Formats: sequence, C-alpha cells, structure tokens
Amino acid sequence: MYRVKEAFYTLQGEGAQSGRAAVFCRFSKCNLWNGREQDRASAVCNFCDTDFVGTDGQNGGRFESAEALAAHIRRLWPGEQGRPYVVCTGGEPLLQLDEPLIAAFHQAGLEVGVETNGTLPAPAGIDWLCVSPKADAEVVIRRCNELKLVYPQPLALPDRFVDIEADHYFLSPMASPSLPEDGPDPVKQSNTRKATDYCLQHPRWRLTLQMHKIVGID
Ligand SMILES: C[S@@+](CC[C@H](N)C(=O)[O-])C[C@H]1O[C@@H](n2cnc3c(N)ncnc32)[C@H](O)[C@@H]1O
Ligand SMILES: Nc1nc2[nH]cc(C(=O)O)c2c(=O)[nH]1
Ligand code: SF4
Ligand SMILES: [Mg+2]
Repeated sequence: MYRVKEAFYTLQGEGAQSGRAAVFCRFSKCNLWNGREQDRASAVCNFCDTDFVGTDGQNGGRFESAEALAAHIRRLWPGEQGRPYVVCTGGEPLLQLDEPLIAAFHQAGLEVGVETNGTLPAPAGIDWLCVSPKADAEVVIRRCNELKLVYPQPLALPDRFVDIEADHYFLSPMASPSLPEDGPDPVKQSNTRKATDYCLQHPRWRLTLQMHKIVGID
C-alpha cells in the first residue's frame, strides 16, 4: 500500500532540472517531523514548507499496488509529448518508494526523480537523485546527481557534505515555512543574500531559487 498526499503536474522549480515539466508525487509521512505544527520546534527538521499529512490533497489517495499508482501518475502527464517525468517527494519518499514501484513507473514510460533528505538508503533504478541534508541527521547516501542544501542551517554547514559525491552542489535559500507562497518573505530575502555570498566565496556551490514560488505555480 502506498500513501500519497497529493500529485500534480507542474515545472520542477529547484536544482539542475529546474524548468522541466514533471508530475510531482508527494508521499505522506516523514521520518524527521510528524507534520504537526505543535511538534515543529522539537523536530529534527523544523523549517519544512510542505503539508504531507494524510492522503487528502489533490489526486492523493491510498494505492494498493505499484501498477495502480504508476497508472494514476502517468494519467497526469499531458498526452505523448516530451519525456514523461515523475518526481517522488513528500514527506520523505524513501519511506515508501521501492524497486517494484520504480519498475512500475518505468513500465508506464516515466523517468523517475527523487527528492530525499538522504537519511534512508535509496532503492536501485532511480534516474535522478537529489539529496537535501537536514540539521544533524546522518546522511547515508554517498552518491547522488545533486546535493541541494537548504541554507543556512547551523547544524548542517556546507563543508560537511563535500565528501558526498554529486554532479551538482546547490545552496537553496531557506524560506519561511508558514508564509503564503506568493507574499513577501523577508527571512527568505536575507537568506538569499547569505547563500549568494557563500556561493561567491565557495564556487563549488551554485545558487538555486525556488522558481515555482517566484512564478506562482505549485
Ligand atoms: C518538502 S521536501 C520533501 C523531500 C525530502 N523530505 C527532503 O527534505 O528533501 C522537498 C524539498 O523542499 C526543500 N525545503 C523544505 N522546506 C524548505 C524551506 N523552508 N525553504 C527552502 N527549501 C525547503 C527540501 O530541502 C527539499 O529539497
Ligand atoms: N514546482 C515545484 N518544484 C519542486 N521541487 C521540489 C519540490 C518539493 O516539494 O519536493 C517542489 C515543489 O513542491 N514544487
Ligand atoms: S523538508 Fe523533507 S525532511 Fe524536512 S520535514 Fe519536510 S519532508 Fe521531512
Ligand atoms: Mg516544495
């Protein structure tokens, strides 16, 4: 059984695949926060900008088989154009994504991307793996396509992650978790300046912005 909070067609807004059309499959549940506001401050990850509790979002639900979920996701891709792409996110997708589901996505003609906090081992067969470390949580994934660190995090300084092998190293300015996505966000503005300065001083790191929030899409 797979539990999905929501699924929607949009453009990837972050990282090296920014601007690419994708169906986002947001799995329910995370291992670093239970999703309740009253427990945010004491969670390992306390800046999450996402509601991943339950299965009640758009196109969300409980799926009995990998094939049923893959067919559901494939139907959200518009027609036959381009290279159909699913981004598995959450919540923490590696609590649920397994090899049978990856195989079912591939069978349905989907390339498979994953956004993970890196604390759980990744099943084989993922086409694009993005690891985004959180606070002092141990990262067990040693190799990925992109490492995308939300910045600044006092317990997760960039230097700690340069030994993780990645094709791209990104800093993503931390946004306020609870503001409406289209309003002004002074905290994000100040974090964007800090991330910019860090990238200028440490040119291994590149800046990525949450483009979807800038243009006002999901
Ligand atoms: C909601 S998480 C879900 C996937 C996975 N649990 C993870 O943390 O990577 C998706 C992406 O949003 C990023 N993110 C979450 N809260 C954020 C915030 N307040 N500002 C900027 N990025 C944020 C995460 O770092 C991750 O790259
Ligand atoms: N457009 C868009 N791009 C994204 N990239 C990563 C996201 C996520 O929440 O995992 C995300 C998201 O929520 N929306
Ligand atoms: S950002 Fe990722 S790791 Fe952190 S609480 Fe949200 S879903 Fe979990
Ligand atoms: Mg998001």
